[in-house]
Amino acid sequence: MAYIPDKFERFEAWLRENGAHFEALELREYDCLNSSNTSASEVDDEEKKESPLTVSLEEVSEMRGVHARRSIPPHTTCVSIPRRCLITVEMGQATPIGRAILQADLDLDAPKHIFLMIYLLWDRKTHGSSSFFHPYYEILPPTLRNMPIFWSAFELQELEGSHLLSQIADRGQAIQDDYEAILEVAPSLGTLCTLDEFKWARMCVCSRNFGLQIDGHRTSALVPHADMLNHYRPRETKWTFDEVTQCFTITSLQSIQAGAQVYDSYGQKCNHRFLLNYGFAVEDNRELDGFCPNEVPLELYVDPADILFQDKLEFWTRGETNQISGAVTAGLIAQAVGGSMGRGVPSHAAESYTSGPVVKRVRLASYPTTISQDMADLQDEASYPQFSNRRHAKIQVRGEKEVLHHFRVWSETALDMLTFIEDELKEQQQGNVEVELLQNNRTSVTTTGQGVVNFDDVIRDMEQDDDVHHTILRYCADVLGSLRREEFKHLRYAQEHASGTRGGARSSFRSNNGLSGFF
Ligand SMILES: C[S@@+](CC[C@H](N)C(=O)[O-])C[C@H]1O[C@@H](n2cnc3c(N)ncnc32)[C@H](O)[C@@H]1O
Repeated sequence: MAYIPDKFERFEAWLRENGAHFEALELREYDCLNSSNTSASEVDDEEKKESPLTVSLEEVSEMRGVHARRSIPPHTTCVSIPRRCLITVEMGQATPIGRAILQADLDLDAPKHIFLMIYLLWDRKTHGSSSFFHPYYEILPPTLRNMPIFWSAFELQELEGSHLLSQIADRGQAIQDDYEAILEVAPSLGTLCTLDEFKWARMCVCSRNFGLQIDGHRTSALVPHADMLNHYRPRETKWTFDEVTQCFTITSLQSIQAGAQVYDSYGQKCNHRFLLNYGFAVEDNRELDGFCPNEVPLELYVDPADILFQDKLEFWTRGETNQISGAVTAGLIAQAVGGSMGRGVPSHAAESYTSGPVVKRVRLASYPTTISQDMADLQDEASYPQFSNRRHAKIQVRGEKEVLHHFRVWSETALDMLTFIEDELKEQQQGNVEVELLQNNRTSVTTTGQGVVNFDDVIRDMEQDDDVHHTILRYCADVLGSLRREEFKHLRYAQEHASGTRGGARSSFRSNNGLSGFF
């Protein structure tokens, strides 16, 4: 166990003197200095000067956590922090700057966070070491160098191609806008903190505050000690503010072994939110049921010259959730991801999809590395050390590519099926096949021409193929299979009423354009 400096002993003593309980727990400091985030040679003098608080980057580990001193049974309250040790939004609102903000009714990016920040900055500056909260301020991470808004250009490079880069820039700008807006109505903010210190306070609050109900009123608070628990899912503890005892409590949901780290769940989130708000990305961000909450935004464009422009626009803008939306989404995504997955990703399908008349251009990231390169990089802990910014960036971009790959497989499967159905329909129109609709959604195909295979057989063959994603295959087969049946019904109806009613046969795919016309 690493040596725990005095400031932790002072912090714990202060909590105990004020009625807090956490006897079964101990704080630990992990051996991962900030220097592992950026090697000394990568930090130029300018950046050192700009460090939010003047602490040498090599001096401190900001990665601490909470461990069980002894085994903790389920349903044990292992942390109890009295109300007087909490910093709440209302305390920030009662400061001179807080009152000025309220009076001016400023429209701020993160209003609740701002009041917590204001209290922290104001109290620390005004009362210094005589502040009641001084022992707490002493243990707050001094630099927060893991937060992407503080990353060096070298570290940001690792995110090349990711949408997160613009979100990081937007976040930095939003904080600056808030700082300048408050300065206008409360110029004394300028004597409390610099913009960098304001940014530090914003990220400190953002990564440590709890949303609570106190006296029936929703608020946010900084809760000393409770904010030392790191994130892990599925959750092993739960927290609440107990109105009866007027204490913030953390309770175990299962037994926790002696020595084990005690975690809190920060929720089910996409890695970009973990990274932006907490400065880390989860290596395997997957729920117990296999669901992965990672997301990638896609920007889609429908060409106004497209013959189906109006239909498509309506489709995409009314948020339709009917059965085909998944398959159509997949088709568009196929075009979106085509050629955007980085070197080495097979792109055989991309060309034909992108050459279609519908979606001309999709603005998507272009990554400099492939997903397999990312995976190999993550094996190399010397270059990508645990808890380093470089590693977290790598985890983020690898996750984005996993999402894109998933949709690529989905869209390729859907488009393969659509092409097959379109060929089948053509053969039926030309009289080369006779498709009969049977019970249980099955079909019988009688061939008079050459080389026509039944859709059902194609699906069966694909099911045997280990390279096919089976959930995606089933989804596409069900959705497109039922559309195929509909299409054959309409075609048969049209053929039976060929004299005079031909033009009246409705086709859900607008067969003048072909099945894939929608794509
Ligand atoms: C509420 S604090 C937890 C205590 C913090 N480790 C400390 O030393 O002050 C949240 C911060 O802890 C770190 N953290 C929490 N969970 C983590 C995880 N699973 N992996 C990496 N860092 C984590 C991140 O820096 C995050 O912003």
